[in-house]
Amino acid sequence: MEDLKDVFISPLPDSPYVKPFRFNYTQNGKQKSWDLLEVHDSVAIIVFNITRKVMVFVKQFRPAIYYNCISPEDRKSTTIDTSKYPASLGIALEMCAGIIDKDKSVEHIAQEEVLEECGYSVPLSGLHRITSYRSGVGVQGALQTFFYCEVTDAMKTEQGGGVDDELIEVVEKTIPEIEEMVNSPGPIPSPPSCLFALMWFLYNKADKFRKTYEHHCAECKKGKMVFVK
Ligand SMILES: O=c1ccn([C@@H]2O[C@H](COP(=O)(O)OP(=O)(O)O[C@H]3O[C@H](CO)[C@@H](O)[C@H](O)[C@H]3O)[C@@H](O)[C@H]2O)c(=O)[nH]1
Ligand SMILES: [Mg+2]
Repeated sequence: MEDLKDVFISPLPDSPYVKPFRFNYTQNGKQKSWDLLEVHDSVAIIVFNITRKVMVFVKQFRPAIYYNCISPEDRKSTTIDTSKYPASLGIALEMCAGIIDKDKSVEHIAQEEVLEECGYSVPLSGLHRITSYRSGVGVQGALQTFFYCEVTDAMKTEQGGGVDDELIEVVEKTIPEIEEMVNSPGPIPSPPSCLFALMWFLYNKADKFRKTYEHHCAECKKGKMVFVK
C-alpha cells in the first residue's frame, strides 16, 4: 500500500467518477453561481465483530488526502517527490464503504462491500439501515446511506481487502481504542462520516459490549472462567 511512485497531476478528462460543472441560480433577486461535482451516492457500514468485541475498519491510500498534504508550490512540479511526500500521508482509516454504481438496492450494495472489503458474509437481515445524510455539502451533497451490522469470526469467509486494483487493509479496534480516536486532537485521518459512525456506535451500542467486558474482567479477577457472550 505504501509503495508509491510516478505521482503527477493532470487535467481531468471525462470521468466515470466525478463530473465538474457550474450551477447557476438567482436567489432573493441576486444572480449567483456555485461550482459543483456530481458524484455517485454511496453506502457506509459499521461492522462490529461480536466474537472479539472489535470494530472493523478499512485502511487505504486516499489520493485526495495525499494531495492536500502537498504544498501549493510542490503541486506544480512535473512529478511529486515521494521521499518528501511518502504514501503514509494519504492513508485513511474508515468504515467499510462503497459507491452505488450498480442497479442494486442499497442493502445489496452494502452486503457486497462488507464481503469485498472486510471478508464477512452478512445476510441482508443482518444489515440495519440507520440513517442517510449528505456528504461534501460544499461541492457534492451526495447521499450516503449508513448501516450497522454485527458479525462473528465464523462469518469471515473471505480475506477482504477489496476487489480489482483496490488495496485495503482490514484493521480492528477495541471500544477503548475507538474512544481514544474520537477524543484525539487530530488531524484524525478519517472522514467525518466515519467519526459520526463511531459516535453513533458509542452512544447507541457500546454499553452492551462494555458491560460484558467489565463483567468478564471482574469475574476473572475472582479467578472464575467466564464466557463473554
Ligand atoms: O477516481 C477514481 C475513483 C474511484 N476509482 C475506483 O473506484 C473504487 C471506489 O471504491 P468504493 O469502495 O466503491 O468507494 P469508496 O472510495 O470507498 O468511497 C466511499 O466511501 C467514502 C468514505 O466513506 C465516501 O467518502 C464516498 O462517498 C463513498 O463512495 C476505488 O477503489 C477505485 O477502484 C478509481 O479508480 N478512480
Ligand atoms: Mg470503499
